Amino acid sequence: MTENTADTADSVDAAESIQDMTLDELRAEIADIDHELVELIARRTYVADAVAQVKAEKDLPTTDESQEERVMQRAGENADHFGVDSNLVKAIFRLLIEINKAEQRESR
Ligand SMILES: O=C(O)C(=O)C[C@]1(C(=O)O)C=C[C@@H](O)C=C1
Repeated sequence: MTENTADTADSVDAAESIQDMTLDELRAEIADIDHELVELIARRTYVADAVAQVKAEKDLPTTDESQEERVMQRAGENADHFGVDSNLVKAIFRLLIEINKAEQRESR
């Protein structure tokens, strides 16, 4: 069992294995995960707003390419660790960074 599968199984009701769930139950599980994902995106954006304020005070530019490279590198490593496609996960992180940059540009 990959770590990915193990983690997914851990997150559902411990008494019920994922293989025993109905289509509706599986979709409800996906809906819960989607809710958490959007909450995490909101949290990431909130923290990035604070980062933007610090950068503005220090007269630093909004974009920090070396930090973006570190974020992308970490995303790829985490994807490999959890057994998901690293290029697709990196594409998601590219979008997350773009959300922050758009937000940071607006607040300047
Ligand atoms: O770390 C920063 O300086 C941020 O503003 C956050 C962030 C990111 O979303 O990870 C966004 C824009 C920067 O170019 C680099 C990274």
